[in-house]
Amino acid sequence: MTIPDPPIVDISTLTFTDVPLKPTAGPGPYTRRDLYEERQTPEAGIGAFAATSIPSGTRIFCEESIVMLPDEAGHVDVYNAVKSLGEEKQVMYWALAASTKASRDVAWIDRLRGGCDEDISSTFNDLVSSHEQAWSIYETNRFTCKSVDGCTKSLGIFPQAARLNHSCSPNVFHRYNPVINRLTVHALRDIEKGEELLTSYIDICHPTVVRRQILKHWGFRCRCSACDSPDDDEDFRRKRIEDLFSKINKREGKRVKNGSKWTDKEYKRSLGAVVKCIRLLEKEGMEETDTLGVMYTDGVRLAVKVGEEENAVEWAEKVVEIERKCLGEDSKEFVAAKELLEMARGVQRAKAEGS
Ligand SMILES: C[S@@+](CC[C@H](N)C(=O)[O-])C[C@H]1O[C@@H](n2cnc3c(N)ncnc32)[C@H](O)[C@@H]1O
Repeated sequence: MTIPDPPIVDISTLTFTDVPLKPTAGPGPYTRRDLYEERQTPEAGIGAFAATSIPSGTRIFCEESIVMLPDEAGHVDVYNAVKSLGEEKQVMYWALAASTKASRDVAWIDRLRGGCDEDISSTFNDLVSSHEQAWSIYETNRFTCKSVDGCTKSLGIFPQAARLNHSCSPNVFHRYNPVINRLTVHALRDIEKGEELLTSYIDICHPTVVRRQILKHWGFRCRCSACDSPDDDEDFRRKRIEDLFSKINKREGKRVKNGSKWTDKEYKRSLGAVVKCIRLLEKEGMEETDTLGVMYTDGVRLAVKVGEEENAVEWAEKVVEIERKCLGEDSKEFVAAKELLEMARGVQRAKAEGS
């Protein structure tokens, strides 16, 4: 299967309004097939490897889905969606890895039988096997896709991103960007030529034992540096990070729910937890939008409340850089980060003028 090389666009020069809001045909204008190649790994099937050195923040590729279904889609929906694809995309789909076990819920088989003509009985088992294969591929390779308002969740298959293997200390970050209707993959740090591009399939704040349990879905035991680290401190830090996330969210949830007015002391308590969490995340090299980005954002809001405008501006600048690095300037998160920075600068200006 040969896909013609698309024109290369320097994503860093794009502004929000340059970005096409509607999906375009073909592999998409931002796909950089020169940056990486797919090849067999010794133990993890096919993987993606840097074909050249890739600087941190580079958009390595972005792509449209070939299948996108609502969260609640079942075996029959998936099979029908695959069968309705053109031939080239069907070939791409059936070539993807299938690692998940057959589901215990078999009620769909009765529904399938009920919807079939009588004379299909001789080939019914084959039809069931094809549905199971389509489902296993879907379960192994699906990515979560949230709408712009975040309210609707779908699951999509993206054949290039589907070749990315997992690490709990990833060097790339993936996210579906609803503004451009594509999944984007960015370098989280400088990547050397020949390094495997590894993303995380799960929330990496969990401690090893929990990550292992969740990764069973994909049928492998992770051997990344975080999982195989002889350093117990690393696991302790991740557990602590998870606890701090939960503590900060609970406190904020309670404040919003009760509509309570917090005293300066209460804001400072939350800010203290945020600062601790930021330190741990940086120590762990966890610098994604969902980890460090979230904490710095919380930090900005709390710093403004307690009159630490200088910190607020400095942290908001970090949020802008994190969103640029992980998601790009065409993401709604980047736009929100710029607004956060404007807000923090505005508060700082107002204070300077008032004093
Ligand atoms: C989304 S696919 C990734 C691409 C896949 N290696 C392939 O050949 O197409 C997910 C599957 O890749 C394998 N895999 C991913 N990360 C792995 C890892 N760190 N170690 C071992 N196997 C891994 C598992 O079989 C998993 O179910």
